[in-house]
Amino acid sequence: MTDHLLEIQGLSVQFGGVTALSGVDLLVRPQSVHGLIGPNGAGKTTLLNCITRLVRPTAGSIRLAGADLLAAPPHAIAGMGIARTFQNFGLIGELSVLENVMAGMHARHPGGLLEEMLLLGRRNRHERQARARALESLAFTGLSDVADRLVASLPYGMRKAVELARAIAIDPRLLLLDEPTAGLNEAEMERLRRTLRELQRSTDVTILLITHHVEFLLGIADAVTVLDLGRRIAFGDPSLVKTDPQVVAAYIGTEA
Ligand SMILES: Nc1ncnc2c1ncn2[C@@H]1O[C@H](COP(=O)(O)OP(=O)(O)OP(=O)(O)O)[C@@H](O)[C@H]1O
Repeated sequence: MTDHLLEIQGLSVQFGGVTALSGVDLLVRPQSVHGLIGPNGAGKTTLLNCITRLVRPTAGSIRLAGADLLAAPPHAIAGMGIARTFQNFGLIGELSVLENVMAGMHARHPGGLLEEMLLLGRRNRHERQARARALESLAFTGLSDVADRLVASLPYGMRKAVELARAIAIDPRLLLLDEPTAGLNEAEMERLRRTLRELQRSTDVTILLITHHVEFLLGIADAVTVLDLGRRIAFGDPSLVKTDPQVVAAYIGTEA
């Protein structure tokens, strides 16, 4: 048995001549908030992309609760309980907030297209369940009032909240957040902090979070892993962001 929900070992990614990740290890304890930090180009998003199978590593292993993620097909990732938000949004602007959240849930409700067409009753039941769950997720993130608004018509901070609502609607066991604090004002950041705390309190979710915002990180993370130029340069207590000279040198000045 392992003490870690997520175990990454020796992860390497090469894009042509660019080494995005080089032998990176990352260990995330269950039900913790783990910060993944480092300057621009350090390889943070690439690491999330490996977990969600958007990028195929050239070497290394990724295990979720002991299961080999790299052996699973990319479309199975959501079904394994992994959800994510994107740095630059993965939303569909022409759909409503509710539709966006429901669209993110289909992967968690398996059933082939043909089967769904033949079994309309079952599909309707799935739709009803998905809708109820999506509405719950919108209520949780304070978005009930804008459920029918088009995503494209919402201000930036609210679109970030929709991304989060869509990710948590699948009841993830591992939630990957790529710069959820970028571009948020203080009030929005405080709201995000409270939402994530409440999510932790009410579920057994584990969160892996990229952020450039030092104070937010210190206020929420249980542990951090620091990347620089594709290598892990430190890991441990979040306070090392302020105390480890190598981390300070790499990290300070990158705050968004
Ligand atoms: N699809 C790709 N093709 C080629 N190079 C890529 C690709 N994705 C990332 N890279 C390169 O890999 C390196 C790591 O990028 P990555 O986006 O993972 O860094 P990051 O730490 O998330 O940075 P940021 O804080 O700016 O988002 C960079 O040099 C980047 O240019």
